[in-house]
This record gives sequence, C-alpha cells and structure tokens, in this order.
Amino acid sequence: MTDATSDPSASPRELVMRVMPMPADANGNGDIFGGWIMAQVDLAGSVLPLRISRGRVATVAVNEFIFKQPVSVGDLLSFYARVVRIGRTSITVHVEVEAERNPADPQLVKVTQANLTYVAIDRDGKPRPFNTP
Ligand SMILES: CCCCCCCCCCCCCCCC(=O)SCCNC(=O)CCNC(=O)[C@H](O)C(C)(C)COP(=O)(O)OP(=O)(O)OC[C@H]1O[C@@H](n2cnc3c(N)ncnc32)[C@H](O)[C@@H]1OP(=O)(O)O
Repeated sequence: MTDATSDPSASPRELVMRVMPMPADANGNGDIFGGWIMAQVDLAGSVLPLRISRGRVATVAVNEFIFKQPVSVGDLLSFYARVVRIGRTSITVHVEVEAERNPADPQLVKVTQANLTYVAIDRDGKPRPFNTP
C-alpha cells in the first residue's frame, strides 16, 4: 500500500464505498436528491481520513462539488477517494462517484466529484494533531 502520509500526490484512488439509491431518495423529477448524494460523498470521503488519523474526524469544508450527471434509482454507485493533502490536523480528499446502470446494456457514468477537508478531533471536538514527527 502506498504511504499517503509521505507523498499524498502519489496516492492512488481507492474504492471506499458502494451503495444503490432507492425510490425514497428521489426528488420530484425522479432523479436522486443532490443532498442524498452529498451525504454519501461525505461518508465516503471520511474513510481515508479516519484510517490515516486513527480516530474521530469532522468535515470542515466541502469544495468544488460538481454534479456532472443525474443519478437514477437502481444505479450502483461506486465512491472512489484519493488523498490530495495531509496537514497537521487536517486531510483533504478528492472523491469521484461512478454509476453503473442499465444492466441490459451496461454503462459506467461519472456522476459526481468533490473535494472535502476533514479535521481530526479529540474527545472535546478540538483539532487533534496526528501528523507530528
Ligand atoms: C477510529 C475511531 C473512529 C470512531 C468514529 C467512527 C465514526 C464513523 C462515522 C464518521 C463519519 C464522518 C463523516 C461525517 C462527518 C461530519 O458529518 S462532521 C459534522 C459537520 N462538521 C462539523 O460539525 C464541524 C464543525 N466545525 C468544527 O467543529 C471546527 O471548525 C473544527 C472542524 C473542529 C476545526 O476547528 P478550528 O478551531 O476551526 O480549527 P483550526 O485550528 O482553525 O484548523 C484546523 C485545521 O483545519 C483546517 N481548516 C480550517 N478551516 C478550513 C477550511 N475552510 N478549509 C480547509 N481547511 C480548513 C486548517 O487549515 C487546519 O488544518 P492543519 O493545518 O492543522 O492541517
């Protein structure tokens, strides 16, 4: 496994979560709510920071959230994450979401991408340095 703490830019993307949206997650147009997708991206984005910081994390910033294509009920969504920056108490990840759809004629479509920053926190919710030599 690549040591992302020594060279984040060399960090490969990693499959961190898979989920299939249900009818209850759809909006009035029949597409999946953007807010539902954002919640899944937040969860998926936390996986590598949790692993690297070895403790609790909180989302401090979400940047460049792009909905490139609509998501439909029954799409199989795969969430890929890559570490792009590791600070003293924070970790920034890039998340890409791909939808596998239409089993009769399978298609793989990139639907969403975002950058999120997580801060490692202690029991009191204060920033927790995890990257000190
Ligand atoms: C193993 C055991 C696990 C057990 C557990 C399992 C749980 C398994 C579920 C997890 C699921 C998680 C995924 C959902 C995560 C939420 O849903 S969290 C909920 C939403 N977020 C919040 O409520 C956070 C609210 N904000 C805060 O509490 C405080 O702002 C924070 C995050 C503690 C930071 O405190 P602060 O005093 O503002 O921090 P400050 O010292 O200024 O900066 C700290 C770091 O943040 C960076 N930063 C600050 N602002 C920004 C910004 N706007 N942009 C970028 N970076 C920034 C700073 O540059 C600094 O980075 P470093 O240079 O140290 O690396």
